Amino acid sequence: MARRLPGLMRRTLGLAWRVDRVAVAVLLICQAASGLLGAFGLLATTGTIKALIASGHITDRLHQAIPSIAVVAGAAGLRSLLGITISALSSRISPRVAREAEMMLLDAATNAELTAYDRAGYNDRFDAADRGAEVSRDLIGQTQNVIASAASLVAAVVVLTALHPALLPLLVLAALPQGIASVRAARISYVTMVETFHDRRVLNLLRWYLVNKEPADQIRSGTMAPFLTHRYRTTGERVTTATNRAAWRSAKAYIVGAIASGLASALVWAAVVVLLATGHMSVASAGTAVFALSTAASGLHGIVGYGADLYRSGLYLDDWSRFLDEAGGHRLNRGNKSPAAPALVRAENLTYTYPGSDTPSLEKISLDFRRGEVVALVGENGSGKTTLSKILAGLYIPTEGAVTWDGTDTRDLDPAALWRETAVVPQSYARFPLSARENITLGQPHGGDEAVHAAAVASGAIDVLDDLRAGLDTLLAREMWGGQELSGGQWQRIAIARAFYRRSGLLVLDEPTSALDPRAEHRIFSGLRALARDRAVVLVSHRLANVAMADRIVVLDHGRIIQQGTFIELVADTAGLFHELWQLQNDRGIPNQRGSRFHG
Ligand SMILES: Nc1ncnc2c1ncn2[C@@H]1O[C@H](COP(=O)(O)OP(=O)(O)OP(=O)(O)O)[C@@H](O)[C@H]1O
Repeated sequence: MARRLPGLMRRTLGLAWRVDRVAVAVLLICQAASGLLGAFGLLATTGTIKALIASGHITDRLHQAIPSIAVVAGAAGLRSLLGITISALSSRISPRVAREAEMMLLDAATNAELTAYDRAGYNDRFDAADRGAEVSRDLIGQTQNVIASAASLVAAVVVLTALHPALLPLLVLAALPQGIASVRAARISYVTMVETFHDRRVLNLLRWYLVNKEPADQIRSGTMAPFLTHRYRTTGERVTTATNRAAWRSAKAYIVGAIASGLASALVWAAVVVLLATGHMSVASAGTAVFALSTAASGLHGIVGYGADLYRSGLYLDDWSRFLDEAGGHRLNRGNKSPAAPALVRAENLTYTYPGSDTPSLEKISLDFRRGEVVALVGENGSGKTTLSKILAGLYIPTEGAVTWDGTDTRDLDPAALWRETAVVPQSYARFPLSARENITLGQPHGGDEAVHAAAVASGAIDVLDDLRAGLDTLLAREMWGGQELSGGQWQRIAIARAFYRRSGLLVLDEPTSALDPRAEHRIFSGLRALARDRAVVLVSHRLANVAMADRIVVLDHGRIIQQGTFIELVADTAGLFHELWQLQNDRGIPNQRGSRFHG
């Protein structure tokens, strides 16, 4: 702890310095002044006692003591004022430090490569870091308490050394056992917190499923509540057991420390008595020693106690700073070239393996996607369609091979510039609790409401907007938040509108019409050809009738291309997977007019 505290305090003050230099400077000056005043006060105590116990009339003795009493009282008064200033400054800085730590965390998280989420334990480490950002609020108070205790201690030590040097080592001895106990307890509590992170995360998830509206119908119709609450209870009990065990172990450490410290303190007081009895110390000095010893003891206990708190917060802060490093390790660190809308997006011998996976999800893919063309990716579940579309959109970087935009490797492109040229409708799209306008513009408006309107017409979202209470200003969130709720298909129309609204050179649609009614779906596919005029379009769909309009259809199987061609060519290839899937999709036993069933 002794080794780590200075570094921790430096880091805390460094964080505080980023948010409010003036307040930190004033805080440190006030602390130093408070320490100095403490030493003056203690030294003046000797003068006071000496004057009071001298021989002579009480009025004369009081008269003689007045200057030193004035110094003691003045120092005490000034220290209180400084104390108030210090605590006001700490309360001013603390929340801002926490906010800064949180902002740094959010910045690191949002600027990390998407693939970071696929790494084992990344989310748990984010949770730990989040806790670190949260406790950073306490760091200023704890640092300030340690500095204040250290200032008192230094003042008392200076005085005690002047009185008798033997008192000092004894004092350190008295504080040591309690210090060790406090650090041990801090460690136990931290380790328990880390060990229970996973269970705590599970508890949060379970609570979300139990109380949120989204899964509420499935929980009820599936009579799942007893199962989930049982799981919640058993997980919660595991956390409680671990926490109780930690509390008991900490208490044991504290008891041992307190007994040892008590015995050592008795030794210190015995030493004062011996020094006094053997004439090695005057009565006035012994009186001052009593004050100085109690000041030093409380200073030492403060350093140890607050130091242990700071140490524990420091362990959490380590998680925070490790996460910043880790996310920093995944930081979007690509080239700085800004691409124009691409005329050609090319996959060259592309292989992609997810982190922690043994087998590649895509293997040796070589394909061209041209402006003005609609290319459809089809294949069975898990064949790699979504992964490929994400790589084309620069969301993942190939493990081997490359994706180039007009000849430039996506590794060399500035990711933000690349994404400005990209529009994606993913399989599961975000339902932002923002206004309808912001949900379509994603907070990056251009072209006024006419452009929003045009995208809404093309995507069919216009019907949704027409029914909103406050038009584009309507908050798309729960009724309870004063918003208006949309159906699944209505949300999907908004998600498509936001992709159409972007002036992008590459449009990726991953199952874009899964929730749409036939009319809305028809509108999207009949409008796609016009949209493809000035962009490359990548379309992923299981509904093979939808991909009939594509210029080229690429069939994937286990991460490899097994067929390519137009709809007519692929349907005609009776030995191919596409033909088989097409047959299966049309084989639904739909009754004909005579009541018998036909196939295909
Ligand atoms: N985050 C991930 N981490 C590890 N493996 C993944 C991850 N996401 C997908 N995979 C694996 O990669 C393979 C391809 O998945 P992908 O989602 O690209 O398939 P898909 O063809 O889009 O499937 P679907 O038709 O079901 O949407 C699958 O075997 C899947 O298990």
